[in-house]
Amino acid sequence: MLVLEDGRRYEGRAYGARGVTLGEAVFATGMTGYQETLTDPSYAGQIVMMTAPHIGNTGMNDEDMESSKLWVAGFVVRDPSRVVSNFRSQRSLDDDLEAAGVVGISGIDTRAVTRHIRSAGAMRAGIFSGDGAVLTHGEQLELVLGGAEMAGRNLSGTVSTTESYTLPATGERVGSVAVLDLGVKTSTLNFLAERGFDVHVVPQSATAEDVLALEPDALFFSNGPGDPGASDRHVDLLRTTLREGLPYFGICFGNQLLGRALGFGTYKLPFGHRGINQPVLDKATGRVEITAHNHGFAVDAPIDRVSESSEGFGRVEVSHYDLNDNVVEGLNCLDIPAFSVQYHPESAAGPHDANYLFDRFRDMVIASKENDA
Ligand SMILES: NC(=O)CC[C@H](N)C(=O)O
Repeated sequence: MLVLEDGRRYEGRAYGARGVTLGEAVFATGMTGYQETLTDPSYAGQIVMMTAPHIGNTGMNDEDMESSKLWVAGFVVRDPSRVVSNFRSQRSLDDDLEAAGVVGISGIDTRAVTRHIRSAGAMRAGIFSGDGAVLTHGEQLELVLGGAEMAGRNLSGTVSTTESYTLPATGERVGSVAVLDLGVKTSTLNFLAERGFDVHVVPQSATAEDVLALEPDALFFSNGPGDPGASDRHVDLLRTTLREGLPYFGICFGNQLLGRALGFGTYKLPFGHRGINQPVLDKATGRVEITAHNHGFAVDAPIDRVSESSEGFGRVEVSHYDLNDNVVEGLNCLDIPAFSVQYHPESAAGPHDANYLFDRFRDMVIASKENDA
């Protein structure tokens, strides 16, 4: 049984691990990329529902892992593929879900539930199978209502590395970047290394002193789960390094935290953006990019004019916004070397339209090193 906090219930078949799981029910519209979705740490605490009806067709493989494990709190699908067929496939999705202990449910009309969530908003939910299926309707709903709300939730500590590590540059060396791991994806680290950075990944518990002690040429904040409004410590860290003049690039959670560091607020979207076909306008070029998204929160900044940072970081403009709903999708500082995007240029899964942002980051770091010299 899939139970939503507003009391709606949908009966399906047990899928993956058996038991009870609770989380925020969200929908993802990508027709491909379920493996990248399941292994994206940003989905911690969320029950992900796929609108594409057939899931699991191409199995699972080691190369497409975006982290070392499956992070979703639960998985809702319509029709799991009974046959796995792909030359890269090593395991079936069903086996991986079970091995990872991810409780799922199949046989759900995920598009109908999505339409409900689209009008009623993302909400807490639970999946009940195995021992959970024998609970009464009232007991199930009580468990769902006892679950944590995503608003106000800090999950960085659950997903971050606890030890620092370094990945050497694989492209022509430009310098080094400190990456605050708030739930970073493997593709992002690979892109940074390819653009010529030695990548020092540090735990989310790192202080500004820890970061500066590495003497990096730049700082990067990754994507990650939870409410950016509940990450004051990371905002303070970023303000300190920005004041030191350290160049900055952030993706998704890293965009929200740059927004907060500059003095903007963040807010919860009604149902978020999750999928691989979101049209985003790059205001500087007038080009529309088709981009991968996974966010439930957004930065509250005006998209049509330059703002002044209330925290003393000078002028800042919204560089990108979503053409479906005008939500802020990128920030660009005009007086300090810092920018960020709300969407996913690492494009895993998703179109590669926005890969140029890693080049922009490399160019910004080169320019700021030349300025210092
Ligand atoms: N992918 C992300 O970094 C998500 C950021 C944040 N947790 C949100 O839902 O908006």
